[in-house]
Amino acid sequence: MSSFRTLDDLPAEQRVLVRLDLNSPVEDGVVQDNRRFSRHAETVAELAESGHRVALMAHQGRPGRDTFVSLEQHADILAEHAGVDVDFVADTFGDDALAAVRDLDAGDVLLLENTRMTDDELPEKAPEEHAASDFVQTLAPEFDAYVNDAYSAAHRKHASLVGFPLKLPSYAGRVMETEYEANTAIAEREFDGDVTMVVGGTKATDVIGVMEALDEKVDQFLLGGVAGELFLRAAGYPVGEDVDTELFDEQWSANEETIRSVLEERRDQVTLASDLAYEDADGERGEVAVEDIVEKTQSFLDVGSDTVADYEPVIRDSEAVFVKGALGVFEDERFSVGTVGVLEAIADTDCFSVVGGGDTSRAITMYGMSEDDFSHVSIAGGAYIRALTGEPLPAVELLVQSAAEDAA
Ligand SMILES: Nc1ncnc2c1ncn2[C@@H]1O[C@H](COP(=O)(O)OP(=O)(O)O)[C@@H](O)[C@H]1O
Ligand SMILES: O=C(OP(=O)(O)O)[C@H](O)COP(=O)(O)O
Repeated sequence: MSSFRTLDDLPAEQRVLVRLDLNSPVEDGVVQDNRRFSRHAETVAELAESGHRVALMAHQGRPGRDTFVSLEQHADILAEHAGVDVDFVADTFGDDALAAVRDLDAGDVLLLENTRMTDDELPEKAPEEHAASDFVQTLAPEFDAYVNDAYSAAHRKHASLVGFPLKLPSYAGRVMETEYEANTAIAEREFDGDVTMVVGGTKATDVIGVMEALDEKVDQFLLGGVAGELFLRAAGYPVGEDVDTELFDEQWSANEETIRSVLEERRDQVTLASDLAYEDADGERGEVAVEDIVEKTQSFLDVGSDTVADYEPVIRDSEAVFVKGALGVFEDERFSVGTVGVLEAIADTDCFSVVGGGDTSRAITMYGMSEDDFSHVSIAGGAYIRALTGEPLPAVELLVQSAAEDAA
């Protein structure tokens, strides 16, 4: 794929319209600080310190949900991380927004209201249709350039993501740039040694999609989580069923055939857990070898210690390791052994490593590891999965198109 322009290519003293992804958990109306703020803060600080006039767009939640709130709190959290003032205007592209944009001086930063508060934003439409919307037609003429830093929303065809690149010279922000490079590495880079992929979590469909898309690129898949249990079931063990119907039955019936065929065709490429962990009668962690499971009578909440010991040398001998999904319910310390064991093994090596998925990457900070011990920790969920499976990200494609058209 040809590439997009970055902030290194942005001319001086621009009026820049920037799209971030500050979509965050909201508890009782309070926006929770998280890595999306600290990551985007770097792009914002760089733009402000370079003397640009900066207007930021972002979304929060979806209409009708509790998380659909104003971005007023986001401005304060972002300002704290970026070390620059971030003004807020409770308007997306009306008179108040335009007045605030026109009032920007060099180095000023303004956050516009939640983009999803305009009806023009959300419909999934062709970029050309979005570019013709009142939202894009009104805001675009106020700016010299558009910067998209919202990698984690790049799978959405919304106006703020795909409409503006048709109207303004467009650039990738620092988050967009690093996320894109790391998350497409598995599909686009050639590694000299073995490539390992750790797959787990609760979404079997995602896991299978990744395994099918990457079977040529990955030497070894190490399985865990709910998805791993379903693979064990396909291998003939009495797990991955019954106890928690919501997690298992539906996913099994939807994916049984694919799981069986992946396992049949790629048995040498797939390592399954050799033991599993559960909560015993005293509320303690118990472990059982999968060979000794005669009938599933309780939920398995983690892979066992022998499995971690099996996975460690594979990771140690890898040139690159990618992680998608947790190996257990790591939020409960008793069942964090698999996820933390694997992450620590990766952190101890010099291999190229990418950890993705909102939940799994949380385990890094939760258990005192440093993000610096990994090549990249993604802040994306859906976009990370799409990057791994080679599905195009519309907002990225528009950045590439903008660069190509301006070069022509
Ligand atoms: N055996 C299991 N049973 C229930 N939940 C599990 C199990 N293993 C992992 N999980 C859960 O999977 C979640 C992460 O899964 P998923 O959403 O697929 O990954 P991510 O958010 O990293 O993309 C974790 O929050 C963890 O609690
Ligand atoms: O948080 C996001 O995606 P993710 O949950 O896949 O990481 C993005 O902000 C996209 O939000 P959306 O899924 O409401 O379109």
